[in-house]
Amino acid sequence: MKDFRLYAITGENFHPDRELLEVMEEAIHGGADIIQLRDKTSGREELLRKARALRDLTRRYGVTFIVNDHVDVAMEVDADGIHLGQGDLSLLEARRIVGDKIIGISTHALEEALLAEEQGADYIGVGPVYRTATKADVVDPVGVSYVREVAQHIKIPFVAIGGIKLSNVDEVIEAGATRICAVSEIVGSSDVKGTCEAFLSKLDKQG
Ligand SMILES: Cc1ncc(COP(=O)(O)OP(=O)(O)O)c(N)n1
Ligand SMILES: Cc1nc(C(=O)O)sc1CCOP(=O)(O)O
Ligand SMILES: [Mg+2]
Repeated sequence: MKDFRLYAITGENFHPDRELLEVMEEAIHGGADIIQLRDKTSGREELLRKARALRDLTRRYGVTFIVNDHVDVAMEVDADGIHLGQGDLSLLEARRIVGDKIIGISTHALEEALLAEEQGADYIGVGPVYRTATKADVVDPVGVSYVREVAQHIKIPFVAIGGIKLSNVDEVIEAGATRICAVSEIVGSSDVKGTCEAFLSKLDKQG
């Protein structure tokens, strides 16, 4: 897959007065180079509408587009890939459906990371590093120690996620993360572009 550094996930409840596309385009202008549609409430038609719109947007900018959970939606809009958690469709089943599209897998412990790598994941999510209110059913925070462990043992790309803010990202980078993912800190910001630029500048400094 094309490498990436700043992974922005949609979270429409964090910007009730702004349109999805406007916010995600601003994130792209700030340097987000991979966008994920994560929507836990819309029905299929609404999800497809958003996915098509984000596919058009990301294609215009040459940015990677991932759909969370819904393999069928990812296939229908020709997304670049799919993100799956430990309780979603298995990686091996998903691979049969998506072929060589990107598959990202959430991991919360080294055994999960090693298994995902062995089974052919293209990247893994590593978290939640800190407590987050964005995902209700998430496991307890794994801390930067898990980031450090993954940096030492895993060869495929990994992205740190979960409660990551401009105020705490330095220690995540110090632990070995070279790719950062955020929902609320990016899309809930009054300056989405500036927040993305600030994340990237911190990654640059320690890279
Ligand atoms: C990049 C990235 N990492 C982790 C997740 C979480 O996926 P999952 O565990 O399936 O939880 P939901 O997002 O589906 O609630 C993610 N979406 N993206
Ligand atoms: C969607 C998601 N997955 C996580 C995981 O650890 O797998 S943490 C998370 C929520 C991230 O949102 P925020 O940046 O607002 O904390
Ligand atoms: Mg999921």
